[in-house]
Parts: sequence; C-alpha cells; structure tokens
Amino acid sequence: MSALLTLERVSAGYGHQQVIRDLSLALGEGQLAALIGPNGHGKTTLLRTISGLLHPSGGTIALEGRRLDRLRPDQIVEAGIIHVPQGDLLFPEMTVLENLRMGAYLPEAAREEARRLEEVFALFPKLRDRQGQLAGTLSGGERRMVGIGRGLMAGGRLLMLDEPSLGLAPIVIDQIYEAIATLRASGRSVLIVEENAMRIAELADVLHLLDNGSFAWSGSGAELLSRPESLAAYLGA
Ligand SMILES: Nc1ncnc2c1ncn2[C@@H]1O[C@H](COP(=O)(O)OP(=O)(O)OP(=O)(O)O)[C@@H](O)[C@H]1O
Repeated sequence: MSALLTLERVSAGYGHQQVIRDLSLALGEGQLAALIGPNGHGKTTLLRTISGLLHPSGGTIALEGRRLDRLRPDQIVEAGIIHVPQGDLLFPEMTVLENLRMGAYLPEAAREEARRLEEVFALFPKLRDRQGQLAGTLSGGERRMVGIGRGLMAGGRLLMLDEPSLGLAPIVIDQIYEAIATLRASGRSVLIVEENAMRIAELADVLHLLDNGSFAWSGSGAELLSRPESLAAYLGA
C-alpha cells in the first residue's frame, strides 16, 4: 500500500487544551478510512488539523511525502485535501449550481468544471433537477448532497467528510451512503468521520476509534463486524 496521507505523532488542540495526542495513521491511495468514537473525543479536531484550520502542536502531516502541517488552509486545498465540514456551510442565497461552482475555484478545477458537474449530477440526480433552486430552501438531505458535491467539484486527492449522515432521516442517510459507496468503488480516497460505527464498518477499509484524543483501536470493517462486542464499551452498542 502506498500511503497517500501520513500522520506521525500529531498533537493539536485549542489554546492550552490538548485535544488529540500523538496520533499516527497512514491512509492508502483509494482507501476509505473512518474515524469513529464517542462525541467530543477529537474527530472533528483531527480533520481540522489535517486541513490546516488548526496547526498541530507536535508531529507531522504529509500528503504523498509532502509536509502539510505548516501550510495555510488554501494551500492545503491546492495540495489536494478537500474538507466537507459538518453543517454544510452553503451560501443560502445562491442557487445549487452556483454553490457547486464555488467548489471549482482553482484553475485546474475550473478547467474540469463541466465534467465534474456531470459526475456530481450522476451521483446525486436530484441536484440536476434542483440546480436553479436557492440553497437556503433545500431539505437537509439535499443540502448535504450539495456540500459533498461542492467538495467533489474541487477535485483533490483526498476527500474528508465530517459526519455526512448527521441529523438526516434514515432513507436520506441511505442515499448519502450509496453515493459514498459509489465514490469508494471509483477509487477515491476518503477519510470520513462517522458516529455510527456499524454502518461505516460495511464500507470502510480501515477504522480508527478515537477515545480521549488517542486511537484506542484500529482495524478493518470486517474485524469490527465480526467482533462488535470488543468495542461495545466505546460505541455504546
Ligand atoms: N473552537 C474550539 N475551542 C475550544 N475547544 C474546542 C473547540 N472546538 C472543539 N473543542 C473541544 O475539543 C474537544 C473535541 O471536540 P471535537 O469536535 O473534535 O470532537 P468530535 O469527536 O468531533 O465530536 P463531535 O462528533 O461532537 O463533533 C471537545 O472537548 C470540544 O469541546
């Protein structure tokens, strides 16, 4: 496995509060890796650190061997890491199409815009029908689709999704997960934060359980599905 993203002994937090401690992980090209674990244990903080919104207080982060941990967030996007945050952060007064196009602002992405737009519409056919609708009037599920679609418009090497199923109805979660399965099958590298470990276990190549800022367990989805009782204390199963 050639590592796409490598973290070595990364620590980060807010002010004097250290949230993640000495975390190491390697994500292979084309892999889907999941960060699981209880609320408030640092999953979002880890994504924010990788995308440069927080600077690590220690350790190194590299994409294909290139150090990222002192770069600005815009430089990290340019390097190929796309972060779809919790809460979608769409522009409510702009249409679906305008929001999607905002993702393709870098020169390489702008050249690819028409092709990528077709990919997004193939993944979320509903968005094709709603491309002229204002984002502020969309349902929660449609907003989530636009958020992920905008990330895909940027291209990149690694897509990071922070709890894409949060707050959605089960049927809509199924649609979002179907899209994630399609992305995985197409060979995209994905790092996803998911509260529902059992759901993501079916899709993930590897899962990392974050407990109090450290990895308490890492393993494959098949391992978790065959022995869920081993992690029951963490996952509330
Ligand atoms: N901007 C911030 N300033 C100070 N502390 C923060 C900030 N953001 C998060 N924290 C704290 O960092 C810790 C980890 O939060 P984080 O959001 O990374 O957890 P999480 O595992 O992603 O949980 P959730 O799924 O609820 O987002 C929590 O104690 C939280 O209160």
